[in-house]
Amino acid sequence: MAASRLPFHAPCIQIAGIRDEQEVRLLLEAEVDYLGFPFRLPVHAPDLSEASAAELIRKTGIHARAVCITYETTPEAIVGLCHTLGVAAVQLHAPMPLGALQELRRLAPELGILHSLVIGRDPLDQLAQQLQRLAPFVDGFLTDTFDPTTGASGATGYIHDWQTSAAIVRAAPRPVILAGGLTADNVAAAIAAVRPAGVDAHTGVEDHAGRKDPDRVQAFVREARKGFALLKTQD
Ligand SMILES: O=C(O)c1ccccc1NCC(=O)[C@H](O)[C@H](O)COP(=O)(O)O
Repeated sequence: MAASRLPFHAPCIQIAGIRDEQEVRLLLEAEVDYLGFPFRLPVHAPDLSEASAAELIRKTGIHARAVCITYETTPEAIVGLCHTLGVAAVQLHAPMPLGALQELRRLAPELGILHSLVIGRDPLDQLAQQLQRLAPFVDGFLTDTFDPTTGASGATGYIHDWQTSAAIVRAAPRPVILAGGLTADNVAAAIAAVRPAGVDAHTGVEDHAGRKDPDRVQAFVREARKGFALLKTQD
């Protein structure tokens, strides 16, 4: 696997959709590696304001673990948003021209760049092409689920065809994080099936009110670590 500039280490666990300091503390205590802050998305409303997120990231000292999740596509807007928030990495969910990705790297060489690949919307051969085209400009990929009923391609709460993600992991010259409908109940099986560098969850670790649930978070981390440990014994 090619060396990655991303601050991510593998295996890693990311949890997205953080609302406040209580949730940050909970995730840090559970030893979650990366915390995702979604902003400027077409489908979902933000969980908190950009200013509040910036203050939260600063106050809790999580710069190196904080990831901005966004549909922004212009390099200047992405860099501005990431600098305002004080995150170490960005997770891009909208397609960008390669020139724009290159410009993003030039403007912010220290910023880790993850790019999502949407499973269930784009056919595998198209995903494979995307993977190879994007790889020189990004540090990693995240496979996520498309929900045709809402048009959402993130935070859907649905799993996708793990065989497709497994094929992407095998073909990818960069680390791949698996997302989409992961919970404590399925994450170990997902890791065994896909063999990703990391896993990501949002809705599967929340309660009915959309708050991070301590028991679900802890169980998710425990099961994910078990899944990764098992993979290691098979290497
Ligand atoms: O997290 C969001 O709100 C979000 C919204 C739109 C696009 C992507 C988004 N997040 C990306 C993630 O990394 C989520 O954690 C991922 O989609 C998994 O979500 P879930 O299926 O709810 O576990």
